[in-house]
Amino acid sequence: MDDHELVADHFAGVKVRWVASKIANPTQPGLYHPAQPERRFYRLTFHKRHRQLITDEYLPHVVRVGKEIRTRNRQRKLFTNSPNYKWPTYKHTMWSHINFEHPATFETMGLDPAKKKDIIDDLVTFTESREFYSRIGKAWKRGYLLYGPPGTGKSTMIAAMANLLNYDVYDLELTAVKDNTELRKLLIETTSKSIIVIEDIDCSLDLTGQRKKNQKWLSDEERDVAAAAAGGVGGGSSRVTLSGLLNFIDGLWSACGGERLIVFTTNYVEKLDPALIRRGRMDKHIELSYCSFEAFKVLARNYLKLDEEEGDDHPMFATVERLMKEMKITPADVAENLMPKSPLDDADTCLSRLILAMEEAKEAAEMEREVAAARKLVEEKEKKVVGMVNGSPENGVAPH
Ligand SMILES: Nc1ncnc2c1ncn2[C@@H]1O[C@H](COP(=O)(O)OP(=O)(O)OP(=O)(O)O)[C@@H](O)[C@H]1O
Repeated sequence: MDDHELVADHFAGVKVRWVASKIANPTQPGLYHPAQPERRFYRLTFHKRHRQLITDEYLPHVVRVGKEIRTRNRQRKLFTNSPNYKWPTYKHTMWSHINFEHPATFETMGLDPAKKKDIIDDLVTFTESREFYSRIGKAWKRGYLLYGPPGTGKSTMIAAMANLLNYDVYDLELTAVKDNTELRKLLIETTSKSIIVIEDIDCSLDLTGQRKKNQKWLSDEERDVAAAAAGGVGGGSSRVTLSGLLNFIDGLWSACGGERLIVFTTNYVEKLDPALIRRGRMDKHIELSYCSFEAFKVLARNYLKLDEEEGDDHPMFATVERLMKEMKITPADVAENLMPKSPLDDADTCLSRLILAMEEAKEAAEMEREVAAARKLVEEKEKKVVGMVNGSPENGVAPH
């Protein structure tokens, strides 16, 4: 608002007026007192019979809407923990950041519509559940495990989540974290309305399968000691342990307040220690898989200039649908083939390129299957020959 500008507003049938004003600071600047800025304020006028309504309802409404607008307009950030940072002084934080400007949204994601709706509903419900979490005595946080082959959209989904909720993203590189104390400090520095991401958790920490191997009888702490003694986790100099990470997921940040999501991604969900991903820690497990025909249609609408009618029924779509039933292709490969490679590439060119790529991939997969089958046959024959030499031709098992 400009100085002395008048803006009218209406609330519950009542008209109010806001005027922007300012008063100059009376203090004279001196040698030791630099000039103070003028004081700016807004004057609100309304009929006195509406005083109750204005103080009880209108002003809280203005504050709430103002906060919403500020959140909507704020520049969001992508934080990373640099592997080479120095121990923080009062000025430094453990995170470095850049502006977060990833354009991914759920609308542009190639995903089955029902799955998409389910994830959006879950996220929105979480953000609206402050009172619920406080009533049941749980920290206001939710864990998501995104798993699936490379190029199926795990990172893209994290960006879409951040854009949907207007959250900052903390990309936590666990292998760069020295030990559990440092992990704790890093996490305490994260702010509310943020997503803490640990990508490729199976590669970040050697947390995988420790239970299944020869340490089943050890407690979490004992296993941590063993892992640390073996040179730390993740193959680097990190001493972050499973129990350190579990402690953090379970309750450490309940002291911080505010809403936070934690997201793990992995290409190999079966390798993860079940303790790490059990419900309550990773509340929602989302599988991102190969491209379905429904997901392809979303990508086609994004990448190709199709008119309204063609959008759902281009003549080449039927071939793509048939091929999708016969072979697997990731959304990343679909996207790459649909991407125009020259200004002259139209929808037909891009779709033809995709179909050709799918046919070639299908042939290569068939060939691989045939080679594998032939190899198996040879191995079985060799086994039989060995068995015959050893005197047991039927099953190839050597006699005692
Ligand atoms: N479901 C999808 N919808 C839209 N685009 C997608 C999708 N999946 C992949 N892509 C495209 O493919 C590229 C790679 O995807 P992304 O990095 O999200 O995959 P990822 O599953 O995280 O892979 P990785 O496991 O290798 O990290 C993205 O830049 C995006 O353009």
